[in-house]
Amino acid sequence: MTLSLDIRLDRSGFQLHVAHTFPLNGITAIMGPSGCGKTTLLRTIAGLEMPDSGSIRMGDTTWLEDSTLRTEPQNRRLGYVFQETSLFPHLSVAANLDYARKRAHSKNDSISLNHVIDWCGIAPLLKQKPDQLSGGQRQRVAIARAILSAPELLLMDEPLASLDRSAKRELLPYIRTIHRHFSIPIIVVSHSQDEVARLADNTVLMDNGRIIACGQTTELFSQLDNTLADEDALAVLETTVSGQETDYPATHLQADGQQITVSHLSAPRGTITRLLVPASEVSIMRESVADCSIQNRLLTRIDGVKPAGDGHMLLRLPLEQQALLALITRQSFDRMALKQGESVYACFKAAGLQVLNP
Ligand SMILES: Nc1ncnc2c1ncn2[C@@H]1O[C@H](COP(=O)(O)OP(=O)(O)OP(=O)(O)O)[C@@H](O)[C@H]1O
Repeated sequence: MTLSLDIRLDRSGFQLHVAHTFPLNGITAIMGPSGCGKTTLLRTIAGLEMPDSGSIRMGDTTWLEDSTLRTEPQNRRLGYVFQETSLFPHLSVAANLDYARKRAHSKNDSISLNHVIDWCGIAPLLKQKPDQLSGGQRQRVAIARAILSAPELLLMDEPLASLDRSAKRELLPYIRTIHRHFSIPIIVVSHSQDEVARLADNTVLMDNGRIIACGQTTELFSQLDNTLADEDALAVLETTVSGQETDYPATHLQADGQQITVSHLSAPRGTITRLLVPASEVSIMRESVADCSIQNRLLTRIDGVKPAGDGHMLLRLPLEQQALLALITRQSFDRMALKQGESVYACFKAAGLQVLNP
């Protein structure tokens, strides 16, 4: 299934011009700076904004064809989760969920009321009204409600933006696993690099009303020719748990045939997990020095170099399929006389990594 758009929308001072096919498998993130048009694009998909011209096709179904055809938002089989939840304030959580269930777009056997309530952990909240819930609880109810409407696609606009750090951490795994549990693809808008790195299978980068890059998140985050390649750059690696240290609380992961040691992760051998490696945590060595506290030393080569911010260089360091990034000072780069193409070791401490729980 794909969602194809070719739309133009003109407003005073802002034009949205997007021709793109979204692969509707897993989670696709739309990222970009404030005002670039992320929300407008999402609202256009939902039918809440009317483009001046263009077409939108969901699989074989046409939702929009210039001025000749327009499917109303309620007939687009979409679920929507906003930054601030739009739960009915006068209804209890149970009644909010019931409302969505009765208006479900289709029958989906994996979506039963009790399963969704259990999975979202909201059973103790059913009698409460939305204003009696914390921000994180409200978003979990909003997600449950959106799932119960059995949409073909779930649209999320900054679903974590109004939450504090701990509520964000709590909600992220729910969003990440909706697709796996309920087979509902998601398009999520976010301006946070960290969130997108944790959530998205595919990422679309926007700027000034246009899509400027797109691809698999693991690939896009490790390229130097897009707007993510700056001082905050981070590599996203898909890894497999390959073993546990016997004497220490540490876990071994394999990435493209190389071993990475991380703090203990409670997951059996063979589990696939995502690892975030900030470029600022990665150092470069020519020789692998054994007598050193840095655990991870991966043999690689420099296949791209880009100045980043004030006095830094960003280096791309391929493994096999995937790549790391290293942010080092220009002074170090010059002192070591590093050259594109040369073999080096990428070194990083286990403590600087973020491993996503599978
Ligand atoms: N109702 C409106 N009328 C006119 N212009 C609008 C309206 N809503 C948004 N805009 C403009 O459209 C542009 C895109 O806004 P949009 O909210 O889609 O951006 P965004 O990327 O989602 O931004 P943010 O991350 O800050 O939410 C901006 O220049 C904004 O000022």
